[in-house]
Amino acid sequence: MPSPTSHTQNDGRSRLDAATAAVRLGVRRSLESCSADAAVLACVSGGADSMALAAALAFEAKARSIRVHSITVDHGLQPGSGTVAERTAQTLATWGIEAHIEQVTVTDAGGPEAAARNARYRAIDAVADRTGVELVMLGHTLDDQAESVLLGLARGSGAGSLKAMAPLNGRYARPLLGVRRKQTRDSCMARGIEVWDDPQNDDDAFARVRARRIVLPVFEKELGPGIAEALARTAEQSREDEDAFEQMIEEFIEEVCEPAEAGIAVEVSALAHNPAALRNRLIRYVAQAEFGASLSRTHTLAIAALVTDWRGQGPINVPGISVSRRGDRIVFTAAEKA
Ligand SMILES: Nc1ncnc2c1ncn2[C@@H]1O[C@H](COP(=O)(O)OP(=O)(O)OP(=O)(O)O)[C@@H](O)[C@H]1O
Repeated sequence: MPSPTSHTQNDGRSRLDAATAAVRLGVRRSLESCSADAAVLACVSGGADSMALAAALAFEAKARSIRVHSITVDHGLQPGSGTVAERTAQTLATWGIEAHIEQVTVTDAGGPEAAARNARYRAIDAVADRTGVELVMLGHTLDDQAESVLLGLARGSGAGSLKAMAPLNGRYARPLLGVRRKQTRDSCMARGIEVWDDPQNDDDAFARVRARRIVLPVFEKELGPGIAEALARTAEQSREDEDAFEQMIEEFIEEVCEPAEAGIAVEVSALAHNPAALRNRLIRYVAQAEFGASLSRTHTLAIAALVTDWRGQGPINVPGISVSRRGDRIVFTAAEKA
């Protein structure tokens, strides 16, 4: 972690390095939505991305009288994690940040990565509530975004997953989505900020690490430079498209859905007269919103066929839901428990 002088924040007199300027610009834009005298929470693991974020935030917040809190979550999964959290918090405190350390117990099912993430976000939400912050800032970079798009493509789960991470989602902000990971590291180097390198970031057991370390460099080599930026642009465009679809569906759903016995009914004609992109999203929306079910493409298409390829077929049973055609309605009901 930094020596006492290593974290010196730029005082406007020395020349600002380009990487720090890029990080600060991202943070400054993010703060534009904040009211005067707001409080903001930075999520800081101690890695280069979130340390660069926190340093920039501490600097930018001063000019706006914004109070800065930080949270460092100690998952207790690696030896020495408590020391890393302590040292991170100490550094942040020297920048005028009110640093919080939260210890969590990772017990959830669903894979160790997801379990740690769930525990982390619960702790972050609790501190955000307690401190009454307007924004919660995360240090995801353009490279994280590019990897998310690549993994979304590989999963084949459609445009909905290509939109990847939102720059702003409720109170969660990601000011560094336009900043390269190399820039956060360069910024820390230039300012003498010591960072913690999470060994998991180099562990090829994780698909994301393989995407970063193996797949993207091959793309760059074989297809030319600028792949990460191109993938991040894909996320931006997909997000625009998805936002438009979401708005259409919200307007449309009111008109074409009505409560049915133990479920919900959708007009066949409404589904039939719309393009597949909207029809399939409507079907997925009803399943998700009404029954909490996440439909696969195969299941979505089987339900759509009740409209597009009607041959008198029986109910389509997908996990948690039974869907059948009844006259001019498609009726979704909760599946009977075995
Ligand atoms: N233990 C933690 N405590 C607080 N915030 C965290 C923690 N781990 C991750 N975050 C937040 O989530 C963001 C994304 O985390 P992730 O582990 O995907 O990226 P990373 O490349 O390791 O980030 P960093 O370089 O900041 O560690 C981080 O930049 C940080 O804002």
